[in-house]
Amino acid sequence: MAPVCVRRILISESVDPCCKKILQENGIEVTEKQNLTKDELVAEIKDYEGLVVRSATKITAEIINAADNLKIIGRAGTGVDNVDVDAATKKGIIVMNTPGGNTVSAAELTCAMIISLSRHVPQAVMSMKAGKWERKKFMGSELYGKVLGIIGLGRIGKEVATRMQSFGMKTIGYDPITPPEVSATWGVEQMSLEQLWPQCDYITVHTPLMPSTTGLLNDATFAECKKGVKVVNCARGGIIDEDALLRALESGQCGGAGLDVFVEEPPKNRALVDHFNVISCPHLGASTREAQARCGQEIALQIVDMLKGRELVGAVNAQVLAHSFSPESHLWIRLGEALGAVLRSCTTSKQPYDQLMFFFQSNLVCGLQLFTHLYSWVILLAQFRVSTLLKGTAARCEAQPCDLWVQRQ
Ligand SMILES: NC(=O)C1=CN([C@@H]2O[C@H](COP(=O)(O)OP(=O)(O)OC[C@H]3O[C@@H](n4cnc5c(N)ncnc54)[C@H](O)[C@@H]3O)[C@@H](O)[C@H]2O)C=CC1
Ligand SMILES: O=C(O)C(=O)COP(=O)(O)O
Repeated sequence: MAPVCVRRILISESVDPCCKKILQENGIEVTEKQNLTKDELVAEIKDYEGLVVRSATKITAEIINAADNLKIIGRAGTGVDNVDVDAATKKGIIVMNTPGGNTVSAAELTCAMIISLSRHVPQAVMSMKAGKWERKKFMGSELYGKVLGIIGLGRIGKEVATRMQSFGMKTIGYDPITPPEVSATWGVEQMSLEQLWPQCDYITVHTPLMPSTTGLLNDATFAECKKGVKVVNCARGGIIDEDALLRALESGQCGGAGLDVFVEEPPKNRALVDHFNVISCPHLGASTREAQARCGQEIALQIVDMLKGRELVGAVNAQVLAHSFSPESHLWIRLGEALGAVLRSCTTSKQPYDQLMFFFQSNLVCGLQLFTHLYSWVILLAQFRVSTLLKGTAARCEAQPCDLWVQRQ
């Protein structure tokens, strides 16, 4: 992998101090500026080759297009839905995250939500603080023997399952990628969503937000659930349709909800937050000292490794961009650039031959580059190294974290 030059990095959110320290120790100038507005970020980003964020900074195409020098966006956390990855990829900007750094913390908050829902702990605390002693009002139910449906059996889904099994819950689930025989090894029986809905006392979602997961729980699917089902969303706002959830809470079809995430953060519409049977947090899943230390350290080390040309870890657009970082690809890229320059010169001319000659005479460097690259490749071919090169590239392709299941091994 060829080194990339990044001298200045902007950290636009509260990221663990170890991130700044590691970057600085490696000769990078780091600036921390929090709570920038979109316009401020558009103006600021021009000066940096790197940007480190968490979930609150929305890196839209507009910001990416204004980022003339940006080479890397580091997400100190899991979800990259706040980054327009397509726009970054088109601009050749690497986007990397630290999935796994906050898995345990997000799983533990999910478990805290499930336990709190079963015993109304937050509501009872509020009642106590209000000077009341309401023992009847907060009658709960045991988790022991109840069925927990887990939608999304990735890193967090798995950790939630094993923890809640220790409370005696039966764990069932659904995931289109994790093989049922694999989830069975950690005690989760997989089934279709149609089979899952009517069996669950509790449902928790742990998927990314994407078209196939938006509104997974909606009016129709709530109707298929047991009356009084309790739901938890510590993944992304919108996986449980917020309007449908409010309707289900009002009708009693849903007996309670634990929400850490919202479609809009912070939510302007307070109807869900204010509902008596809703317990909620301001996106705290990853907000532990341990998770932040891991994510801050990992993102800094990943960036440094990439800059030093050591390895490319955690890049979510690696499949598209990784090859452009390999030394072998550099020869091809430069050859392509030189040929492109020649072709551009030909196509803009009425007399291509004259223009070609003019191009070579006036652009000796480019001509020499083209010659050098053609010569390099003739030598390579002569040494029968093409097959070796292809094998090497194939091995690197396989090593990319492109497959969710492989990534989690
Ligand atoms: N509240 C918070 O602060 C945090 C939230 N998260 C969020 O939690 C979610 C899960 O994170 P991880 O477990 O680390 O991700 P992961 O990638 O390990 O697991 C996601 C799983 O969802 C599955 N999936 C995809 N489409 C699905 C569908 N239509 N139905 C069912 N399953 C589907 C995938 O196959 C995968 O196994 C992400 O959205 C992440 O951003 C993560 C950390 C902290
Ligand atoms: O890692 C994730 O996906 C999260 O949602 C955590 O977000 P945060 O880093 O706490 O802003």
